[in-house]
Amino acid sequence: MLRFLDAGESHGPALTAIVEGLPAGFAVSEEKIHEELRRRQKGYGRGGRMAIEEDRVEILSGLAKGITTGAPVTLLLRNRDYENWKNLTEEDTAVQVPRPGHGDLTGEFKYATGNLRNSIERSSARETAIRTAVGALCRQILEELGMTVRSKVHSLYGLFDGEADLFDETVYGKIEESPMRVLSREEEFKTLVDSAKREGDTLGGWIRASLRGCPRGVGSFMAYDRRLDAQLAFAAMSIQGIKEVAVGNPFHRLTGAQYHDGIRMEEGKLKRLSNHAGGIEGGISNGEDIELWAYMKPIPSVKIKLPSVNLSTGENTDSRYERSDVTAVVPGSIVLENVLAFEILKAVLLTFSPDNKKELEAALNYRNTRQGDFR
Ligand SMILES: Cc1cc2nc3c(=O)[nH]c(=O)nc-3n(C[C@H](O)[C@H](O)[C@H](O)COP(=O)(O)O)c2cc1C
Ligand SMILES: C=C(O[C@@H]1CC(C(=O)O)=C[C@@H](OP(=O)(O)O)[C@H]1O)C(=O)O
Repeated sequence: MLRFLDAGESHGPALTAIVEGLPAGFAVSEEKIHEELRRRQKGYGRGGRMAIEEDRVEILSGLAKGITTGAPVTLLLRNRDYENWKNLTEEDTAVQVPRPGHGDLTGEFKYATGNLRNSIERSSARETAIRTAVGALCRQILEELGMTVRSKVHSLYGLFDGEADLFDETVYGKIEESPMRVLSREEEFKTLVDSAKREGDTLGGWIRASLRGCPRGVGSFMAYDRRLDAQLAFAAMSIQGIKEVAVGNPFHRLTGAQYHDGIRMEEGKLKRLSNHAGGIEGGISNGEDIELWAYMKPIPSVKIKLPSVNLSTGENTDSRYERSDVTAVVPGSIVLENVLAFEILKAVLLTFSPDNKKELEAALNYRNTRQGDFR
């Protein structure tokens, strides 16, 4: 089974991951991982940290001349900001007043270290840098098999819901190359972020990710935990700040007769007439694009003072501000793409159990040519 474990603190020396269960025989490159890491660092509304970092990984194991061998792959991503933190004392960085909405207070309930900094270090979405690197590795394998992942920010602060799409060319590439219809609403996006920043406030929004080319029959209804939609929902919800997840469009107002995607045989091939199901029925992929939506809540570090408590004195006080993004929906969408890439590859490998590229290609060819077992 494809799996990984990652480690590392936000301001520690490095983030690391060990990815185990990749099939042998796939060419993967550090440069393609760097492309995803660069995309994740961009986006209007990012704070000061991204000006410090220039995320890059080193692959320390699992490849022979750039080809996977089936051995565990180790990724190392260094934090540049560590240089600014390594000589700080515990007093310099100590935090006693929790931010509502972040993991400060809940982490202290659980780990009781007496310093909220320890919660902050590991709950931070800095971790999404290494998760993106893991996904970017998987994404290269998916692309080799004809599967592509894309995403876009659909709305910010509840605006543009269901009516228009936002598109940041610097992040998503050229509009003509995008497989999805897009409208450039970049100016409105920037105006909203600027005004939130001026007010000392933050914003959330909806993100949409799509996977094209998923083979039919990935996932299963035979057991609840093998359902593909359930696995994708778990993965999306595990991203810091994601609070709602949907498969298929969450803004539907359709009846059953309008919603369910008609089935037709055309030139000997099964076709679907629409894709409201978002590519998954009965926990199994149906060959249509997989559509995953996720809502990211507003960033918890707001400059506007919120009610909080000084945990060392027990006194009611105002929340303290910590350097932060105003919104992270753009990087969040890149994280979602790469998290989706990992999760889909995991489900594909679980379905076909290949140990190498040839076995996987043969299984996919067989699955993609079947039109049901009736003919
Ligand atoms: C890419 C990305 C960047 C984020 N940047 C910040 C930030 O700068 N400041 C902050 O307070 N939260 C930020 N968050 C959100 C918090 O990490 C998240 O709200 C927090 O860990 C609590 O987890 P929860 O919201 O899932 O409950 C970011 C999330 C992502 C995905
Ligand atoms: C470091 C990243 O995001 C961070 C996520 C984050 C948080 O609290 O989640 C807080 C900020 O970190 P810092 O306190 O160092 O400014 C963000 O910059 C990143 O995306 O690489």
